[in-house]
Formats: sequence, structure tokens, C-alpha cells
Amino acid sequence: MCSRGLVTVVVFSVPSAKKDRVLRESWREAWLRVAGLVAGLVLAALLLWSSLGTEDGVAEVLAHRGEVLAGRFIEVPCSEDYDGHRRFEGCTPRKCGRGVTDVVITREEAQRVLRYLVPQRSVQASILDLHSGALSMGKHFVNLYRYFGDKIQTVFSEEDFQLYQDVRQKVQLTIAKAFGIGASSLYLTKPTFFSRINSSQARTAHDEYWHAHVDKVTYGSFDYTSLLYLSDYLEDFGGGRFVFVDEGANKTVEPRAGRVSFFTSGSENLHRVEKVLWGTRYAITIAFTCNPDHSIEDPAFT
Ligand SMILES: O=C(O)CCC(=O)C(=O)O
Ligand SMILES: [Fe+2]
Repeated sequence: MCSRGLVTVVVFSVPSAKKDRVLRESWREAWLRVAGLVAGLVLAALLLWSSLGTEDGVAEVLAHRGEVLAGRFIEVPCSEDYDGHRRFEGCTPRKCGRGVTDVVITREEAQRVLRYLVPQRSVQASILDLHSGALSMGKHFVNLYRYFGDKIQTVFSEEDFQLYQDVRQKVQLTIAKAFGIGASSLYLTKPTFFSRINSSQARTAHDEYWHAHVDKVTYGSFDYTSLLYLSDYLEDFGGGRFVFVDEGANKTVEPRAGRVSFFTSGSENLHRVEKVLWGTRYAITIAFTCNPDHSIEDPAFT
């Protein structure tokens, strides 16, 4: 019986084995198709995620928005950009790099600076040159100081200018200390400006803040650039992170009110700002030169 059973099984199992194989193969094909689809979806999601995260690939975060940095400094080799300019020993960078600190300017001070720039917010300025008073409004630049004339005192108070001067002084000392130079060898240079960025369309080339650039090339006189952030990444706006464009992995600085980021202005510090996706981002660019011929006074009533 057993052998008959076996035979029976054998007899009937020939076509069923074929069927099984066909079935197994079609299952395998279906599985392969599903696996291929899943792998494709995962890859697409990864690509989308990385492009949303950094816009241009791999990035490391140099300063997270949530951390309070007592001071982080990273040295990078100097580019040759300084050689084409007159050198000022004890000031022109021999040591190059980038630093971030959250303890030099308090959040309260940053809020006060922002408050003093409120009148400009109401005229929808996107850039205000704090030295000349040039204000970009849509496609045009107007001169705020000339426009308001004597009435400028209704826009800015003595106290506002004093606050700006205190902030500038503290940032100057921080830069001097980080790079091992004398603070008095640094001079404020132009443009020193307030920027307000939102997600609306850029109207002039000045508004296209997202292009990678070298400050020394863009602005000429800059040797050391500093940025004081006045609003918080992911609280007040999305996108808008500052990116050092490096070979390998970019380094990002997430803005936070009161955060000061500073760096030598040559091509060792090529950088860009990510497009702002929502909300409004406020910052001040304060630049220093080693060349006294390029120095400017602190903004003041003149
Ligand atoms: O606002 C920033 O984070 C950077 C601005 C900038 O690159 C510049 O002012 O040259
Ligand atoms: Fe820049």
C-alpha cells in the first residue's frame, strides 16, 4: 500500500511538480518586482530627503539651533586670496577658519537689535546698509538717512546706535581673540548690513542670497566676516541655514537669535544661504578689514 501510495504519488506528482515550479517561479517574479519597486521607492525617498535637507548633498551640522555654544572654532588652511592684496602684518589672516558662539551676544540683545530695525520691517526692506542708509525696497534702493533727513531720529535713537556699537565691539573682540590678532588692527568696513529674507520671489540680483560666494571677492575689502542672527531656524523660518561649501561634506550653521558666526573672508570659506522656505529670517552682516583706508565709522547721526 505504501509502495502503491508512493507510486500513486509519483504518478500524480509529475505534472503537479511542474505546476509547483511554474507557481514558484511566478511567485519569485512577483516578489522580485515588489522588491524592486520597494527599493526604488526607498532610493527616491532618500534622494528627496537629502535634497530637502541640504539642497546639495552631504552636510554636517557645525552649530545646531538648539545648542548653546560657548565657542566652537575650526581652523582651515588659508586660501591665496589675501596675497593679491596689501598685507597688514598682525591682521591679514595667517590663521584662517570659522567660529560660532552663542555667549557673546545675548538673545535679549539680539531681540533689541531686531526691535530697533522694526521701522525697516514696516517698509518691507530686504537689505539695509547700516553705514550708508541704502535700503533695498523691491527693485529699488533708497537712502534711508537721506529720505528721513533730520527725522531719522524718529526712526533710530541714540540708544539704538549705541547698542549697535556695543554689539560690533564685542564681535570685534571675539574675532581678534579667535585669530590671535589685536582688536585695534581691525576696522569696520562696508557693506555692514541688516538683511531680512522671506520666501517671496527675489526681485533683483541683490536679493539672490542663495548663490555660493566668497566675501573677499564679492565685497573686496572684507578680511573677516561676521554674522549676527536675530531669529531662530525652524521657529521663525524654515530653510535659510548658512552653509560652508566644502569638498566632501558641507558644514551648516543653523541660525539662532544671538548666535554669532565669524570666519576669514577668503575662498577657504566659500558659503551660501539655503533658500528660505517659510517665515522670515533676520541677520546682520558685520565685516572687518585690515586696511585702514577701507574703514568706515559706526553708523551714527551725521
Ligand atoms: O545671512 C547669512 O547667513 C549670510 C549672508 C552672507 O553670506 C553675506 O552677507 O555675505
Ligand atoms: Fe557672504
